[in-house]
Formats: sequence, structure tokens, C-alpha cells
Amino acid sequence: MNKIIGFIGCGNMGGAMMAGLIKAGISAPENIIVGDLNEKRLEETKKEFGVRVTTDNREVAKEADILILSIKPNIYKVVIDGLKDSVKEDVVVITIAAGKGIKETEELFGRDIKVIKVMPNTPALVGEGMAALAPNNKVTKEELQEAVSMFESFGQAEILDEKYMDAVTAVSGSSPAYVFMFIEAMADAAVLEGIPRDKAYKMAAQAVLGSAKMVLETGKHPGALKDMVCSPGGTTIEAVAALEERGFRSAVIEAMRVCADKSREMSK
Ligand SMILES: NC(=O)C1=CN([C@@H]2O[C@H](COP(=O)(O)OP(=O)(O)OC[C@H]3O[C@@H](n4cnc5c(N)ncnc54)[C@H](O)[C@@H]3O)[C@@H](O)[C@H]2O)C=CC1
Ligand SMILES: O=C(O)[C@@H]1CCC=N1
Repeated sequence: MNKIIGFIGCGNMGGAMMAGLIKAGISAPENIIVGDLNEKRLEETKKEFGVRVTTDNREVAKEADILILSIKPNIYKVVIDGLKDSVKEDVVVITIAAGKGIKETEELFGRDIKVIKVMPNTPALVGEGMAALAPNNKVTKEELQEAVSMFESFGQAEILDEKYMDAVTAVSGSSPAYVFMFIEAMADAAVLEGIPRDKAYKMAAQAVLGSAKMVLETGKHPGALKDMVCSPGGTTIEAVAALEERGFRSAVIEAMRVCADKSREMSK
């Protein structure tokens, strides 16, 4: 892609997306310009990826054909106020901030602007991200397809109505954190049984990776895949019963409900 991609904020998520785009060869490093206030982070990013960096967001805004806002929601307004007069007329703004939707972004820019609301996740860093995209009506089909291709270069992407973004935040934006907790807990249990810590993380993580691939690649219901592991009177069903007794499923459902609620609350 020959367009200039600008990042405002290069933290966990901005950095993961930027790395994903470069690794996938979608964008040449010289076509990426990154704005952040953290000079150390900028220096490291420049050294590692060869992208252009600046502490002046307006420099990014002036050049970017696609401007990715990956700053925290609490500074959203002040950051947009600082750069809105510098953006190109035809810029496509991609916003990934939790709880910050299309309408608020349009209002903050104060004019007709192309906005795509995206909820990505950090596995983008290793080419296995999941992103949902919702465009406003100013974004052309080609521009949306270009954005989808960007996110598909480091994972999977789906176009969804913006009304689902709070749920998306719970199911794929935030969920890597719950999965990491699950892996950590499984590894702790393995260490308790005497397995060395490094091997425990590898075994737990590979079991999660393989199980996820089975869901995606076999097309079988997750319940049927679970049943394939549970021998009658065997070891697995003992573990399953203990998880059910301790409310494993309802804990996950409740966690995702409060996550989506929080996203809704942040949009008000
Ligand atoms: N971390 C995650 O897994 C995901 C995060 N998001 C969203 O991405 C956004 C960023 O989150 P993270 O990357 O986790 O945060 P972060 O704190 O890691 O990164 C934010 C970056 O913005 C920089 N920054 C602060 N003030 C700035 C300013 N005035 N101008 C330019 N840069 C500035 C910080 O120095 C930092 O590098 C948030 O809105 C969050 O809701 C969305 C999906 C997943
Ligand atoms: O915790 C957060 O607010 C962000 C949104 C999705 C993942 N991290």
C-alpha cells in the first residue's frame, strides 16, 4: 500500500498494529509515521521498525491518508482538538479507543469526516489478531476494503454494525486478558504437580492454541469437541465437573457482561 499511515499513540495496541503491518509487508516503514509523547518509546520504535516518529501529533495528521487513533479514551478529546485542523481533507480516521464511537469522533472533528470504528486485539502482534470494523457513511467501499485488508494482514477481520462494538470489546478486544489468566492458572496447576515453569506455560498455551484451531478449522460445535476429550469415567470429566461446580461458564459470561456494560458506560 502506498498510502501514508499515521498512528497517534504507539502503546500496546498501536505498537501491535504497526508491527503487524510492517511484518506483513502491507506498508513500507517509510510510509508509517508515529506520534506519541513517550520519547523513549518513539526512539525504540524507530530503531526497531525504521518508521518515522514525532512528538507532534500535527505532523502525523498533516501527512496521514489513514490516521489511526490509538490513544486512551480519557485523552481522546484533547488529542483530537490538538490535531483536527491539521488533517487532510480526505483522511480516513480509524479509531480503536474503547467506548469512543463514530458519532463522538465526527463531533470532535467538527466536520464531515470519514471514520471507521475498529475494535482490534493485541494478538495482532503475532499475526493472529481479531478486529471488527464499522464504517460511517462517508467511507467508500474501496476505503473500507483497504482497512479490512490492513487488519487481515495481521489476523482476521469482520465488518459489523457499530451497535455490536460493546459486545465485540468483550468477546475479542478484552478477551486475550481472560485467556492469559486461564493459561497462567493452568500453568500454576502444572507447576503444583511438579512440571517446570517454562514447560508448563508452553504446554498450557499450546493446548489453548490447538483447541482454538480445532474450533476454527473443523467447524464442529465446541461442545462436541469437548465431548471428544471426555472419556466415560475418565480424567477429563472430573475436571469438567469441578469447573461446572465452581461456575466456570457463568463466571465467563458475567465477566463479559460487565465488560460490555463498561464499554457502554464509557460511550456516554
Ligand atoms: N490494549 C488492548 O488490548 C486494546 C486497546 N484498545 C484501545 O486502544 C487504545 C490504546 O490502548 P493501549 O495501546 O493499550 O494503551 P497504551 O497506554 O499502551 O498506549 C497509549 C499510547 O498513547 C501515548 N500517548 C499518551 N498521550 C498522548 C498524546 N497526547 N499524543 C500521542 N500519544 C499519546 C502513550 O505514550 C502511549 O504510548 C485505547 O483507547 C484502548 O481502548 C482497543 C483494543 C485492544
Ligand atoms: O481494557 C480496555 O479498555 C481496552 C479495550 C479492549 C482491550 N483493552
